[in-house]
Amino acid sequence: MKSAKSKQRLNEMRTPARSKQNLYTGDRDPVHVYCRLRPMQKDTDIACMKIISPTTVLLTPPSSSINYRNENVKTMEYTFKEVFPPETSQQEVFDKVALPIVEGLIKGKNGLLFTYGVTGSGKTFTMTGEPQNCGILPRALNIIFKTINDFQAHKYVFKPDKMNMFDIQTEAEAMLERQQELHKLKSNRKNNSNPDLAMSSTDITKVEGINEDNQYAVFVTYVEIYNNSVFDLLEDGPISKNLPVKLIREDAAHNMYVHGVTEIEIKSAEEAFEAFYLGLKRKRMAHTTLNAESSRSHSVFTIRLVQAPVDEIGEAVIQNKKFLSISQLSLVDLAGSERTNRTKNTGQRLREAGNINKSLMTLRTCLEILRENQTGDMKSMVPYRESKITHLFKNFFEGEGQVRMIVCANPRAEDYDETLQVMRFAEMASEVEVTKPQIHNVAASIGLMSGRRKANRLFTTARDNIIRPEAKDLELDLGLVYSLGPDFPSLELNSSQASHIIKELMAHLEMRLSRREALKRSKALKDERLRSALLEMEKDSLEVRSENASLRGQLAAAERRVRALEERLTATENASLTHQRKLAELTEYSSSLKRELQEKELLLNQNKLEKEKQKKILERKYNHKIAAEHEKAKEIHTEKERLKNAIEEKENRLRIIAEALHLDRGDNDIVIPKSMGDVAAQTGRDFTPGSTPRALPAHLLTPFSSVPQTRDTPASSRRGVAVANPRHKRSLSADGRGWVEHAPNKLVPMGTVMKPNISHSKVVNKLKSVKDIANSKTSKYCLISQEQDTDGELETKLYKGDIVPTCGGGAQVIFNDVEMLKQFSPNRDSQTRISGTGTSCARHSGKRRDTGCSPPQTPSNTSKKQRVDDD
Ligand SMILES: Nc1ncnc2c1ncn2[C@@H]1O[C@H](COP(=O)(O)OP(=O)(O)OP(=O)(O)O)[C@@H](O)[C@H]1O
Repeated sequence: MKSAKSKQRLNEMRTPARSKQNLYTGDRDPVHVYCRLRPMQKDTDIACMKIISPTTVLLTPPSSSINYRNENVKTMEYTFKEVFPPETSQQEVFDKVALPIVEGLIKGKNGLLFTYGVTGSGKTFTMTGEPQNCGILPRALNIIFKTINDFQAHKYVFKPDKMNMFDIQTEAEAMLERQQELHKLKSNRKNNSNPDLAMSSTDITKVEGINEDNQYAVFVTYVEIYNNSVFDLLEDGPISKNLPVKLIREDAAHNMYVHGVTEIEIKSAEEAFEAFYLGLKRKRMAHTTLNAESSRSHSVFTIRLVQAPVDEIGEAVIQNKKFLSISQLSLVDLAGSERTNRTKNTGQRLREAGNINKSLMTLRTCLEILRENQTGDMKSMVPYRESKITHLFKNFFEGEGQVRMIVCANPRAEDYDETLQVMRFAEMASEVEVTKPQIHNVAASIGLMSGRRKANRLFTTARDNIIRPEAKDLELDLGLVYSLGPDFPSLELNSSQASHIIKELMAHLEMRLSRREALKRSKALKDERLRSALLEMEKDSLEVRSENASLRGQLAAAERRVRALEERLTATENASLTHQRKLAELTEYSSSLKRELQEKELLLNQNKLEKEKQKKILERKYNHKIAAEHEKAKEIHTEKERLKNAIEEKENRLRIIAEALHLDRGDNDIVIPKSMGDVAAQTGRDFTPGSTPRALPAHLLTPFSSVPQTRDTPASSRRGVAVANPRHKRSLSADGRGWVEHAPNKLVPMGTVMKPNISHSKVVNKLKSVKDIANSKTSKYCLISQEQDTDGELETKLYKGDIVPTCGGGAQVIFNDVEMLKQFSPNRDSQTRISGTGTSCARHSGKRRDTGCSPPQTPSNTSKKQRVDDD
């Protein structure tokens, strides 16, 4: 209901402005509204505002504006308390607008100052300013501390009671808290100040009229109102997505306040800047966390000045809460007012804009109703509670206080529509009245004389001077006792002694007169001396004061330097920490790489050792084999020699027999064979030395030997060559145990001695799993393959190698020998044709290459075996 009513109010044309001449009653003050124009950003920008007098601006609608098209609004004049042109300095704005409310604050009056305007119109610039060109807030803090500096209470004498009031502590209690804080600070020191905003102390003036018989303390709070929720910007602790929302409550005196807000006691302008920058930092961090924009929130920086009278001797604050005076100055930087359809906001931004406009509208509605209530007889309820900002400042409008508003405006034509709304609001606000704050002199009401503190200070100084050792040499003038003499004689006149008494009285009076004169002279002299002493003291005091001021300046500069150095130190420490972290990471990375390298080197060395071991084993093996081969060759040679001798002997015998036969028959045509080979060839029989030549069984004949032969051909004279005589076994292809004989294809039976011959082997056709070769029983591997050579002959190859287990649980085979078995058709080549069947054997191994024949070898030389060992 209320919001509908508010909207209706806004849509209505505003109520006619009252005549300002007889508007304000004596106990009320209007809201002072100032207008500040910011400079144009670009030279090409067109202005829609013009200052026509120090208090009036002229607003001309540009043809592009909505108001121009829709309402046909004409050029309008708007009047303010004062209009500040773009070139106005920050100091000027402060002096005119803020200084009076700062003075009011020091005298115990509440003040509210807010900046209002379109986004980018200079609200923050006016309120906070920039480094080296600070705005109202830093200037106000500087001037407050400059003024109260000599009259500040010790820290923690005044203590917030969390219910918007303050407790008073004794000096001893306050000192205890200070010591505890000092202890805490030492271990947890933070620095949030921005020295750029600190002004030179010589630029700051004091506020006149401070009550010197009071002690003062300054407390600040900094809150932000975002999306109609209040957040504490000075709260300790980390920033998270769920920032605690603060509630607005009413205290015992019906003042509104933010419940549970962090209120910091500040002792200098620098400390106040630190608090302010801490708040700004948190605000920025919170906005980053919440993905919000800083200009979309209202920020409220509140300075509360607590003052209480000192006791009759001017020494300490009177311990009575009733005598406390609390004044408050709230500096509010409102969020920028804007129309959502111009900014094309969506989502969160639209919600923010909605909330901003709602709170600004509520402010406007409240002021309108307030104005109507103040003029008319009807009293409507003011909807302060509809927005946090109006709820918080309800007391300013309902209670006492000074309210100032600076309307910031960007004169460019593009902002016309929004600026028009701002101007209307400002004009309406300036017609609202606020009750003037009253100042109560508490001390006077309880009968305390003014100047107590000064007197106490003088007394303390004098006392200190007397106590000082130098005071021993001071000449104290104890001269005349300031008395006019003894008491009067008895004035009782009786007849007998009347004349005597009168005489005595006269003498007494004369004595008193002369004494009076002497005293007068002495007093005049002393007055003179005192005056000159006072003059001297004044001179000394002036010198001391100027020296003190220059020392203070030096101290402030030194403090600033220390702070800047501390900041640099913190930055350097942070950088060093980052570098240390990076170094640690790199060291760790490097050591992990080294570890990896060492592991690989170890593995490599192991492999190398393993290989060398294998190599040595193989070398030993081959050396043995070679030695055996040599031995065999020697044996063969001896056997050959023996056979040769035997043949020769037999030939001789045969020749003798032949000769004998020839002699017996007289046959001259008989041919005597030259050798036993020829004899064998003629008889077609095979024989072994020392044995009678005999025919091979039919199953041992090769396909070649089964070629039909006739007795007419020389070949036919042989009755098939015994190519696979079990007695003519070739040497083993391999011996020893642990062989895996892998024949992937079914072997073609050769029917000759040239078939692969491996004893004690496990024959597999297919390697199904690694266990076939990687097990404790097998250590040698032989792959057998058969294929046709280019001449169509069958060729059998045996690839031999050692099985070496791998660390992964598998096995690898290192091939180190190849044996090739090959046989030739006896018909193919006359060179290679050797009675019946020709076979050959070749072996390639990884070590040596040597050529030679190896047994078995028949006397008829029916087979030929060739062994080739390769390196
Ligand atoms: N009077 C001025 N003189 C010089 N520069 C100004 C003045 N007013 C504003 N500016 C500049 O205009 C820019 C915008 O100003 P500012 O941030 O104060 O706007 P704002 O109204 O606070 O905006 P928002 O609502 O977005 O917070 C700033 O860079 C500021 O320096």
